[in-house]
Amino acid sequence: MEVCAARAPGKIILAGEHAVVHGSAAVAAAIDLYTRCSLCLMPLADDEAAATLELDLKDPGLTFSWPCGRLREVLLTDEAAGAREARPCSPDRLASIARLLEEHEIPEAKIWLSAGLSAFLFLYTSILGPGKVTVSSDLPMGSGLGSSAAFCVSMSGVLLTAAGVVTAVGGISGEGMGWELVGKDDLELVNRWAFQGEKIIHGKPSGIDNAVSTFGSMIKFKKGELTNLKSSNPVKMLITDTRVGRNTKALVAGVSERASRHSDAMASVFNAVNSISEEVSSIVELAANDEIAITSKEEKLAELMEMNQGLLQCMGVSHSSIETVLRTTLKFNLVSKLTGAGGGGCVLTLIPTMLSNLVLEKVIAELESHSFRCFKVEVGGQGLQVCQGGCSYFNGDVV
Ligand SMILES: Nc1ncnc2c1ncn2[C@@H]1O[C@H](COP(=O)(O)OP(=O)(O)OP(=O)(O)O)[C@@H](O)[C@H]1O
Ligand SMILES: C[C@@](O)(CCO)CC(=O)[O-]
Ligand SMILES: [Mg+2]
Repeated sequence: MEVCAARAPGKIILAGEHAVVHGSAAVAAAIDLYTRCSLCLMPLADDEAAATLELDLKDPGLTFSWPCGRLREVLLTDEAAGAREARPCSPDRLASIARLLEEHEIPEAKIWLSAGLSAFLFLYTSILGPGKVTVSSDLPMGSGLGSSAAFCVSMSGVLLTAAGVVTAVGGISGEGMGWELVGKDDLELVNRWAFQGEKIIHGKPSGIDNAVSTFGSMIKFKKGELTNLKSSNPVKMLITDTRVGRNTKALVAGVSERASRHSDAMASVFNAVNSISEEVSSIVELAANDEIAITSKEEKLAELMEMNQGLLQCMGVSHSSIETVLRTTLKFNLVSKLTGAGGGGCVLTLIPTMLSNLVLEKVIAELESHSFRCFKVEVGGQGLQVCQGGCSYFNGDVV
């Protein structure tokens, strides 16, 4: 039984969500909350009919199992060869996957999982044979922190590593957990597969979430082109999860419908967001060496975040819970904006370097008194990492 694992980070979007789907620039960064996938390959049984594909989802606490014979009947065509090239999921294949999922009784309260399960079945049967995958995540699902992208990136990463298509290139200094980085060409391939998975979950993704989860760091993203942003001063953000569930696919579709109803007005909105993202990316890269320069950089960022939030309201993706976070943080002179698709989910608050820990704790306490959940995150870290065979941290389960 062979074991390998992969982990991929979630993300924040500093500027440009939704508009990026319509061609504007956006700025995003990886955060140190991860989704981890581990894989055990089943030895090829004499009785092939007994082989199964298993999926153990730790966070919703559900396990799924499919007999490989049934999968082969419905899905495993000769498409199963050739993991070196990412292919889209054809409408016929998607319909077959939907029929397979109907055979499972997914609890009504967890029906939102079916998008992730469809992406899993597509990626798995396109890349590998019988096995068991275990998934666990630090990321709240469906809240704007790119849980769907981290799921698709870590899943594609572990499957391609197990298939021998992707190889690790060396450890990460300072982390003794067995996680290794992946070379640029391999990351490109993982990113292309993960994008196909995101298309199943999101409908019309721009590709920014899977790109930042795969490559990490802080990036500017426009029309599929990615630019790495080098920042000498770390940007500090507080994330507040309003715990209001929403679905990225529906929100993206809603913005597109508004854009077709009011094409001129929305083109101006997307254009304004593009300018904001361009300005945010140049401010992030400005070297600030003293207190005055850092403060002025943070003030500019805060103003741009405020402007971006106003435009997201124009797009119709804010929510009363988001407005509560904005009002609460404003009492402490802090600026916030929604991050990801909005409609609930998570809100970003810029934490100025000079803000005392005491005040920050007060802000968090007030936000949590509304039943929101806060995360203090490191911004701009590594993207996909893998662990090939005999990972030291692996103990029958992903930790
Ligand atoms: N750990 C996971 N296990 C299973 N499915 C997952 C997991 N993480 C994400 N998903 C799938 O992704 C869906 C959430 O994706 P969605 O794009 O709506 O939200 P998000 O990615 O968290 O936010 P955003 O796209 O705004 O950043 C879930 O409903 C589920 O189908
Ligand atoms: C809302 C959106 O812009 C970001 C979701 O994190 C969708 C996308 O870019 O795919
Ligand atoms: Mg998503």
